[in-house]
Formats: sequence, C-alpha cells, structure tokens
Amino acid sequence: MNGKPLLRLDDVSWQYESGRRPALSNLTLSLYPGEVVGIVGPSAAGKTTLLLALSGLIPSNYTGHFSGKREVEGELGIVFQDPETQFIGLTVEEEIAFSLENSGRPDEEIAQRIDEVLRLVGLEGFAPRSPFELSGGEKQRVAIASALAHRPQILLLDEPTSELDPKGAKDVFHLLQRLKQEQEIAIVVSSHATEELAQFCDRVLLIADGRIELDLPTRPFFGEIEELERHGILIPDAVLLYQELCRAHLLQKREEGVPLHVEELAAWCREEGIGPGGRKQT
Ligand SMILES: Nc1ncnc2c1ncn2[C@@H]1O[C@H](COP(=O)(O)OP(=O)(O)OP(=O)(O)O)[C@@H](O)[C@H]1O
Repeated sequence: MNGKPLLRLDDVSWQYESGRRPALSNLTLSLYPGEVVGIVGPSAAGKTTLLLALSGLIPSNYTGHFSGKREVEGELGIVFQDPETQFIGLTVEEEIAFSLENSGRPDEEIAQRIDEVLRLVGLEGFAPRSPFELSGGEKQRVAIASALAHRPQILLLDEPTSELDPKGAKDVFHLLQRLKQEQEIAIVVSSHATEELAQFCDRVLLIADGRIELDLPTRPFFGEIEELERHGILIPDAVLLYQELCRAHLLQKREEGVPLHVEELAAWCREEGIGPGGRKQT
C-alpha cells in the first residue's frame, strides 16, 4: 500500500501483569486511510488485546510490560463488544453528547453532530429514547454513533456483532459498509462472522497465540483454507462449496482465487454452464 499509514504498530509485544506469557508477540502492522481490516482468531488468541494496543489503551490504561512502537495520525474511535456496559447517558442524545461535552465543544456544535451521527447510523428520531431500552443492534449503532461523533479517521470495533441475531449482525455490517463508502474511515473489526468479513474487508489478519499468522488481502486470505481450518476459523460457505465443485471437477480453479460470496460463485457456475440438473453438455 502506498502513502503514510494512519496507524502503525512496530514490533509490539505486550504481557498483562498477571499474564503467564505475552498476549501479543512482535506484532508489526500498518493501517492505511479508507482501508477495512478484519481480525479473526481462535478464542484467547489476542484479538481484543490487539485492538487495545491499536487504540493506545494498552499500555496507558493497563499494567503490564510493553515493548515496541505505536504511531498514530488523526482521531480514533473504539467500540467495545458489549456497549451497554459503557452507557452512562439516560437518553441516546445524552449518551452521544457526554463524550463531546468532555472535549469542551459548544452546545450548538454538539447538537449538530448528534443529528449528523444519528442520521449516519440510521437512528433518526432515537435521540430521546433510553439507550438501555433498545435492541442489541440499535445499542451497537448508538455505540458506533458515539464513536463517530468525534469524526475519527480510524474506527476500531471489537466483535460488534457477537451478541446480535443474524439480522442485527447484517445491519451492523451494512452500516460499516456504508461508512467505508461514504466517510472514507479506516476500520479495524474483530469478528467470528467470516461470511460478513469476506464481503466487507479489504484485508484480513489471522491472529493466534498473540502472533500474526496471516495478513493478506481478503481473497487470498480465504484461499488459505487449511491454515484457517487448523486454527478453527469458520470458512465461508461460498469458499467451501467452490472447493467441493473444484474437487468434483465441475468447476475449473479460477486464477483470481476463491469466491467471496455465494452470488459470485453462482455467477462463476453460470459462466461454466453449471445449473440445475448439472453441467450443460457442449
Ligand atoms: N486483563 C487481563 N489480564 C490478564 N490477562 C488477560 C487480560 N485480558 C486478557 N488476558 C489474556 O490475554 C490473552 C488474550 O486475550 P484476548 O481477550 O485478547 O483474546 P481474544 O482473542 O479477544 O479472545 P475471545 O475471542 O475469547 O474474546 C488470553 O490468554 C487472556 O486470558
């Protein structure tokens, strides 16, 4: 990638004070403007810790041993896994205003930004509602709106859909997709939702035992099926079906790599004349 990274970790290692081994080991990673990076990994691999290190909360808010270097350009927002535990406002409006008031902005500007971010996340009319009485997906969108109110260049999200039903999860990923297109924000999102990550990310990292095992553009990343399976990562359906069709010699392996969603695989099948009833005879 060309240009200067917005955020860079250089040979970063971190061990929590009570940890028996490093939670992050020698991580080097750059994030560029407008880029969307997914983070996958097994449980306890270090995904949350990596996001905390990217945000700077590690080492500033935690005790432990940090080595390496972090460089950041521009404003950064972070959304945690369970937003409800972070809410302090009695209304959605208060919740978003609170962090802005702390930054000393005038009331008029705060009101304008609240309108702007609620529109952005599709929660117009929600300002007077209690954030505690919303659905899981709406709570996540309030948390994203609060982070966006600072107009960050970088948005970090830790498993934003883990508590949501499939529809809520899809809504959050659609919102992130819109932010990517309309706001040119660089996004880093950790998630087990590999179907969505395959469609939405420019690049994906596999982290295991605090180390980056893979860091590739999305298509080649999901082509590393054996490596991903070895770490227990869920392979998207389109990739599995493509693999089976190739094994059965029904589909030729494509130069571009694996499909990233079922619609793409369906188009490839149509190109090869595979449809209901099997391959057309030529
Ligand atoms: N505050 C802490 N103090 C000590 N050790 C911690 C702390 N937080 C996390 N760890 C340890 O650091 C390692 C990485 O944890 P982390 O939460 O980053 O993993 P994760 O990949 O996000 O896991 P999950 O998918 O289960 O949420 C684990 O071994 C965990 O037990």
